[in-house]
Amino acid sequence: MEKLLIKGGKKLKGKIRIGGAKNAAVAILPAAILSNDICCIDNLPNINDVRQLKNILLDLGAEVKQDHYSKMKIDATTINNVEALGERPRSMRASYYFLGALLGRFKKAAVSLPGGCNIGVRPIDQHIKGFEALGAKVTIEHGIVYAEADQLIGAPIFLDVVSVGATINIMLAASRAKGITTIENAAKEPHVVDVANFLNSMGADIKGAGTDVIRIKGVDQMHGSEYSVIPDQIEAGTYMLAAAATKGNVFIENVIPKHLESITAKLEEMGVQVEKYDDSIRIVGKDHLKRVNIKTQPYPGFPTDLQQPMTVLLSIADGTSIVTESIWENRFLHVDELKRMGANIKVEGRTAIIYGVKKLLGAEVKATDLRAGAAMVIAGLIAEGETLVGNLIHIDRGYEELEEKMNSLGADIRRIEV
Ligand SMILES: CC(=O)N[C@H]1[C@@H](OP(=O)(O)OP(=O)(O)OC[C@H]2O[C@@H](n3ccc(=O)[nH]c3=O)[C@H](O)[C@@H]2O)O[C@H](CO)[C@@H](O)[C@@H]1O
Ligand SMILES: C=C(OP(=O)(O)O)C(=O)O
Repeated sequence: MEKLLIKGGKKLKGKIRIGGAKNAAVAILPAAILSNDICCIDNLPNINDVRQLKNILLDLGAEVKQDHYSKMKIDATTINNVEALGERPRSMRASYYFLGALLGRFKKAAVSLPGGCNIGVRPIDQHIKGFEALGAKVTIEHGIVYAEADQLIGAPIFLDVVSVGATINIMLAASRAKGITTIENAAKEPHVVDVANFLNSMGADIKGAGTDVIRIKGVDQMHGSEYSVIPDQIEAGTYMLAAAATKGNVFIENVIPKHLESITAKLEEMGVQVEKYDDSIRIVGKDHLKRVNIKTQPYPGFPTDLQQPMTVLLSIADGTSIVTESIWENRFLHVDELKRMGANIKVEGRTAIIYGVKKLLGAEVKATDLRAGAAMVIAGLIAEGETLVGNLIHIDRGYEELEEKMNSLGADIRRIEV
């Protein structure tokens, strides 16, 4: 079993380049099958979720070429299967996008219920409600979601909750429906906009992505496209937090500062220096971190995917901070791990009360999920002594070359076999 061995106490310094956004890439790859043509996708992150999606595309019969991890050419003309079943779709969340994409193109899909991080109940009722509103019959049997329609007809859809996955999945299917679909109470995350831009580059007619009402005029055909995925907002935020936690000085390239406003604002409130440029950002850490309160919210609010790494900073901040997790009901599993390292945190339901301590001490901990993994790595970087992080399967699903990138900034992290 592989683990990360981290020798703490090094300040991160230097320059780092952010990769393509996981949560955009994992929707754009399935979206490529909406056309009976060839798509070339660039700026893909080097992560296991992308590798799994490539395998699913191959299982469906697509021809896929990938000379470098960041570029994939997908020939969707050869697809001859509408079923994505078994361990691959179950190993990740985003496999559910094959439902919307296959339904849009072939009006039929069968996809195993997805997996993904264990951060709370992760229903797909809003996805199903959307497909049904477009005229599909959806059933779930033996862990497989079946969706089928004679034809898809555009419809108004009001989401009961702001859901990234449902918004994107409905956009995928509705792109190839007859007539107009409106999604109200839509998610506004940068990856929702990126997927809409990709679909439009393939000939879809989508307006309003990035606002809470998206209007999709269905088209009969979509064509191939060349597209570059946006930089990863969450990876960028993770390095911002790591730089601030280690009191380092890190220049982060290939970011969209607008996407980082909520995290920038919180870091500034904590006394960290953040310099913003056109497509880069510099973090200059300070000796003392001030306490702040955090409430996770849909974009443009503070992203839930950065709540866990942020908890680590607050665990060594001056005073008491309160973190409220309003998206997922079980995203504090990392707290018990942080406590092993000396953090003083009390969780009450969806709230964590964090009493800042002077220092963390290295310990053996595990990544309970993807962003908890990043949190443990940051904790290891600032802890006194050695930290051993296990359960790397989660980190590898969504962080591109985490230890290599951290080490290029002066961290001391080794992947070891235990
Ligand atoms: C692959 C991907 O992009 N994953 C992200 C996506 O997950 P995902 O798309 O799964 O998250 P959603 O935005 O759908 O979920 C938000 C909330 O809506 C609820 N809900 C969702 C769908 C549904 O049909 N019914 C329902 O009740 C969920 O339980 C949750 O409380 O957005 C989350 C919120 O920003 C992020 O944490 C994940 O990193
Ligand atoms: C929760 C996440 O991922 P997923 O939805 O793929 O489980 C995440 O990216 O933080």
